[in-house]
Amino acid sequence: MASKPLSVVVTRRLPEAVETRMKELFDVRLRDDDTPMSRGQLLDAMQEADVLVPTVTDTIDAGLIGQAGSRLKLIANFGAGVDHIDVDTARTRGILVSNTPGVVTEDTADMVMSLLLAVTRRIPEGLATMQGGHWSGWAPTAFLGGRIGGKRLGILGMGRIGQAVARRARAFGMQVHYHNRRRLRPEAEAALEATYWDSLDQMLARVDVLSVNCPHTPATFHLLNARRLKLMKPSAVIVNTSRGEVIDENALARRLRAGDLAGAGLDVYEHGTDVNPELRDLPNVVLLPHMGSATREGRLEMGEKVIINVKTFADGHRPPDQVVPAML
Ligand SMILES: NC(=O)C1=CN([C@@H]2O[C@H](COP(=O)(O)OP(=O)(O)OC[C@H]3O[C@@H](n4cnc5c(N)ncnc54)[C@H](O)[C@@H]3O)[C@@H](O)[C@H]2O)C=CC1
Ligand SMILES: O=C(O)C(=O)CO
Repeated sequence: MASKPLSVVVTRRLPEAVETRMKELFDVRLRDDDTPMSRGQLLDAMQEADVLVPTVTDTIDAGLIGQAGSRLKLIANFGAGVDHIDVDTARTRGILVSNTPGVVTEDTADMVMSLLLAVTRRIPEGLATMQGGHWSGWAPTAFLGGRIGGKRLGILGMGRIGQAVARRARAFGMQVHYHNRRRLRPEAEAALEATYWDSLDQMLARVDVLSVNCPHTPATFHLLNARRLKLMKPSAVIVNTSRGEVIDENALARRLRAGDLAGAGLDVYEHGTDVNPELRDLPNVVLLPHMGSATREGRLEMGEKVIINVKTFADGHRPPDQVVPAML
């Protein structure tokens, strides 16, 4: 006799092809509208489902996990970052957590380079000039930005995305420096022609551009605080596509406004959509609405990964992308 399909609740709309495949495989409840679930809706979902498929817009904290139904056995996140899920508490309740690493890597690294170029080459200012009909023609001293070739890029968090950024930066002629929880193996470091800094503080003082690519964890919250931001050169630029909480956003805004940093390209913010208004008004700051991994191809691959994680679990095995607290 065929076993009962798993009951799966998905918190946001996913690409149509992903939702269709989920309907074929699972007893799935999908959303009609595409707003984040309220806490009450999340709680209902966690009380009725075997598997929850949340995204970064759902905060699955200890309080919610503590009230989850005994059926809930897997939180299969649609996304790589899991800082919105209390993985430790889930583990103590016997609930597995999985994510979608790897398929977001190249697209997010492309966005790092887009932000880096947008800030250093003043692309938004050029665009605004053209869109406003203000262009009066080429001039030798107009729209001068900074050359990135030959400059030092510091990568904070040399994991999948950090290494993909390093490969791109080498192709642009940048010198790659990095700080990571663990040093890369010598072969990997040599292949990327990357210089390791055990001391984040020392690396910060030397780089021209910093790309933030570590996850948000208790250890990385405000890793870039006011003290560390002060170590950076006034000519330096920061690009953040990881999570806003890694940078003290108010301290960053203060330094940018004072001209103590040359610019910033941000895809993520400390308080979600509640972006520090000062950042919006600065001409040397490029802000994007968390779109680092937003490609049609990537979203389909993220959906495939979620399906593989849930299906593998349904077949009685551990999901291939299981996240355990020791990884964080
Ligand atoms: N903007 C966007 O759309 C996207 C953002 N992300 C964010 O990017 C983050 C990184 O993703 P991946 O590269 O796939 O993760 P990963 O796990 O492959 O790499 C993270 C790296 O950071 C290092 N790290 C962790 N804690 C550290 C610390 N305290 N100090 C220094 N290094 C530390 C790890 O050792 C690892 O090498 C995700 O956690 C997520 O928050 C991911 C995908 C898309
Ligand atoms: O995967 C993630 O962590 C994101 O931020 C969105 O792709």
